[in-house]
Amino acid sequence: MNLVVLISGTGSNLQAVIDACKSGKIHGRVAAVVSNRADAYGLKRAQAADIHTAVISHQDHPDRAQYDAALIAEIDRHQPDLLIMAGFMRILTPAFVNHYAGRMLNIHPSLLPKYQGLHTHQRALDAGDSEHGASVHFVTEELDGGPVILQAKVPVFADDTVEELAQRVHVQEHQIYPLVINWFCQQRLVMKEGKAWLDGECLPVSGYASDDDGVEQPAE
Ligand SMILES: Nc1nc2c(c(=O)[nH]1)N[C@@H](CN(C=O)c1ccc(C(=O)N[C@@H](CCC(=O)O)C(=O)O)cc1)CN2
Ligand SMILES: NCC(=O)N[C@@H]1O[C@H](COP(=O)([O-])[O-])[C@@H](O)[C@H]1O
Repeated sequence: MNLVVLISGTGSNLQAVIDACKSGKIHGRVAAVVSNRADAYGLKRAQAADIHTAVISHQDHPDRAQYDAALIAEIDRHQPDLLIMAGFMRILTPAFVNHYAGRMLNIHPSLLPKYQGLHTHQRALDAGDSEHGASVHFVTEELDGGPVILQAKVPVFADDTVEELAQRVHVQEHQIYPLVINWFCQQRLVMKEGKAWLDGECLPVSGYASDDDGVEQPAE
């Protein structure tokens, strides 16, 4: 399967996907990496892996609909079977989301539906939460409101900084995202009637993990 990955920054989740494709954990190939920011370090990660990169800058297309049309034109050059958002920091229009309906994933740094939007780690710390985590979901028009597929949980410690909590969440993200992407590549995962389904079972699977154990996974 052809994967196209959208990024805006560091690209550690992109690297996890690249590595998983190389090791065979994902039965797919990253056909292209597209960023809205030319300074995204993830572009260097893609280039190091000989993967096509492109920058579609939102500064060149201030109108959101025109931006999304330019993004679609670039993405569709690579005939994606699955569009993967990995730290892509732009809200997408309904036209864009509908164009890729059912074949577009996002990883979000919270236990959705808690903390949709931005600054999730700070919000969890400010709230005094004892747990936090990450969610992989299908993308819909509703911001971070699409059907959740898999979540991973991490503990929050009283003296945590945002950076320490973010790093703990990253470790889990790098496990669950390749797993979910491969479910899609194996044609085990679909979005139907606004819900996520794995092997014919309605999701989410409450796959929880902490620092000292792996992500609980449904039987293969
Ligand atoms: N229609 C949808 N678009 C996007 C979704 C989605 O579920 N539906 N997920 C987000 C990813 N995301 C959180 O996971 C997210 C990204 C960006 C923003 C945001 O407020 N962006 C601002 C710009 C912020 C910046 O440039 O730093 C904006 O677009 O005006 C919120 C949540 C991706 N898109
Ligand atoms: N709202 C979207 C969002 O905040 N996504 C988050 O951005 C980070 C990207 O890191 P990476 O560039 O190292 O993969 C990840 O933690 C991802 O969950």
